[in-house]
Amino acid sequence: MAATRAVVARPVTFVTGNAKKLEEVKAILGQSVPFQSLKLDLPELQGEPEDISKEKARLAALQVNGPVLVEDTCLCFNALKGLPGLNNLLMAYEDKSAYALCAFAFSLGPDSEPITFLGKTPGKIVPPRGPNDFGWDPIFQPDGYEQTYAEMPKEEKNKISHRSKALAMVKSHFAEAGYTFQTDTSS
Ligand SMILES: O=c1[nH]c(=O)c2ncn([C@@H]3O[C@H](COP(=O)(O)OP(=O)(O)OP(=O)(O)O)[C@@H](O)[C@H]3O)c2[nH]1
Ligand SMILES: [Mg+2]
Repeated sequence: MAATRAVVARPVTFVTGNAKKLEEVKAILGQSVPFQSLKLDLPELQGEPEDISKEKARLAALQVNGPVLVEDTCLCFNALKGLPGLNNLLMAYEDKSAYALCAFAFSLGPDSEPITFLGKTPGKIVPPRGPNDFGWDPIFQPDGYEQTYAEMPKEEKNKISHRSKALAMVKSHFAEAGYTFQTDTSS
């Protein structure tokens, strides 16, 4: 069956205040999902990453007045029942297992309900190893790897990360929906 092609007359805007995220999203999506980016610090409510990212998408869609993609990410500790946490707090627990969780939310515009895409990579919290240029990358060692996220070459992290898993679903969704986004806003 041929997919219905939805033509959306505005480009997608990835809204984030975090330059490192943007760098990874660009590297992972490549040309598969054309987008522009906007640096905005959106207010974040407390709650589950999925709900936080939905709310961020609503706020972003209102500001941009068009299709937006946002994400909310956390490092969640199993000893704290999935609570995102302070590493020092985890010192007191035997269980150092954790997972990196990424929730993307996509909204077609201010009148659309955002849809979410979750990616999760299990691992454990270790004493910091590797470059210190992105958040908690030095203390997160994914299961099945001897290196922390920070020690891995970028391409390796981008193959297995919470972010790449969520973005794989974003890509499939865009392919299935058959969106054709206008990329030229000059007209
Ligand atoms: O080591 C890391 N590896 C990652 O892959 C990663 N992704 C996010 N973070 C950090 O987690 C916190 C909450 O993130 P967050 O989703 O609220 O983002 P943010 O507030 O920085 O930007 P945004 O909300 O404007 O997009 C922030 O301190 C981010 O730096 C990461 N740290
Ligand atoms: Mg934030």
